[in-house]
Amino acid sequence: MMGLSVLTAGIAAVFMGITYWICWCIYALWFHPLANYPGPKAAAISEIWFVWAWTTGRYPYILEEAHQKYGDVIRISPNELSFATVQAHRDIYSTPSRTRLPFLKDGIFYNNGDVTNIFYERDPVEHSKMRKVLAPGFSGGNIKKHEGMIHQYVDMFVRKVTELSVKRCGKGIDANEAIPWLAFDIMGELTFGESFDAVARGETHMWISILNDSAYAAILPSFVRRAPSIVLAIPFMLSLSSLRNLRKHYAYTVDTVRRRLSRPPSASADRDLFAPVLEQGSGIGNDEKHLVALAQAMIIAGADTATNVMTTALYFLCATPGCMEKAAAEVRALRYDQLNGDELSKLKYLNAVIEEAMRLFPPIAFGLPRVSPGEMVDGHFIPKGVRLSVSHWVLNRSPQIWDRPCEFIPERWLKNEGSLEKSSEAAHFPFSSGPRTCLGMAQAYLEMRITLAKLIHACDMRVTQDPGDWIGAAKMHMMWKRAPWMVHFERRSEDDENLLEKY
Ligand code: HEM
Repeated sequence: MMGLSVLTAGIAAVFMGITYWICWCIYALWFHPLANYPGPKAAAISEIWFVWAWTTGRYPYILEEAHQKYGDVIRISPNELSFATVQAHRDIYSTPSRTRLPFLKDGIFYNNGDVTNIFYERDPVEHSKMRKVLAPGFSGGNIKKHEGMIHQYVDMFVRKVTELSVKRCGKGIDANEAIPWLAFDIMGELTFGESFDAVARGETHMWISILNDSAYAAILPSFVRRAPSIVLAIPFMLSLSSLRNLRKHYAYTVDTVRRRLSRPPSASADRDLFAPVLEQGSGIGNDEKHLVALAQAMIIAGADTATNVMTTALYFLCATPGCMEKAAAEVRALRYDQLNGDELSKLKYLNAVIEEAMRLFPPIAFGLPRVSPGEMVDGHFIPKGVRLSVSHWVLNRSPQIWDRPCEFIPERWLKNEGSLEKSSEAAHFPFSSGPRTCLGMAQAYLEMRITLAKLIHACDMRVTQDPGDWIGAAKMHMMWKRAPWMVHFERRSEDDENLLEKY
């Protein structure tokens, strides 16, 4: 009797579950406020489509295909829209005005528990306090002070890659692996006041090699916040070694932050970004756990992004000899010791190459999610609480905005020289815009210009293995993971003296 009633209750529960699910699907597809927006049906009824797309590592490409199929405004989860227009970017991310409410960061994605920081903080007042504290570290004056350190690392890098290329007897070195040595060493100096010594050693530091795993693990809680039942799938999404790496990563960051805290303030005051936080940071979280989270986020935000742009730029320059010739002619018209921030900011072609690399392969290739306050976006009224975003990947590859969007054409950025693009640079937002615009933009440009210019000046580069469809094969789980790309860096003799002088 007892058994029968348990069975009946079970059947009733399953029946109710199925009924609920059917009712929900009917509501989501025909009566939900977003019901009229096109998109994959699976995305309209559950979060599974979105999570699936991310876990494949192909989210940018899948989203691009979905936009091609369904249009500029598509539904990518039951309560979420993706836009692919410049006006939508302006409407969502620009500074709010007296007549327009702000689109705040979304709490599903930007959520680090009780350890908030400038990246995660959603409250505009708290965020603004944090930004004020950090901003002096990114000021023009402070960036100038970092320039000498950047030159030291770049010179060391040029020496290292050319030496390693000789040792490898023309087989080349994996530029995908080498460029992060430089970017992470620089960000280590800026953030912790100490480098990872990856360039000096010519090998990837443990912290960098497990970063991809760590970043992927960090995104998983946001999937669970989307749909709590996804917690059941987490063991299949995350290997034990990834978990161990996450712990190792955290432990190393803690140790490094402790070393930084134990140093007297004057030792690194002009060099690292922690200095202002430690001096004035009370109220924005300058206890150890906040500093660890900030350091981790800052290094990833600063190093992984710049790595991507520099690697992409070099990849396309090597793949397009005509472009490499133009870049080399411009850079080599200066002496090696003239390749400083001020001079490089004036080099039109070099800067066009950087813009084009950021356009074609944006380091942050997913839409940064915001929540609608109940406002118009590109002519659509978006109800309060709807999540929405514009993906730079999709926007930058839109044929409605760019001529020949999938081709590397730095010339499109050269005004008065046959500019090719239809809608001008007003369509380009690599550093986002508005109140959450990148704080490290000037720092990033400085580092990217110096690195690219010095490499191009000092080396002839030769790709030693066919990289295949290098762009198409890249995977993104928060950060990009790309296939090896083997390059031989041949030192041009006239630069030897200048380079060696530095040491
Ligand atoms: C090519 C290089 C870079 C690109 C493309 C880039 C892009 C971005 C983007 C799109 C955002 C907005 C993120 C969001 O809304 O969630 C951002 C924020 C930020 N970036 Fe960068 N970034 C780069 C380099 C750097 C560097 C070198 C640093 C530090 C030295 C840095 C520090 C920051 C900070 C602190 C924020 C948070 C700003 C805020 O919310 O107020 N970035 N970056």
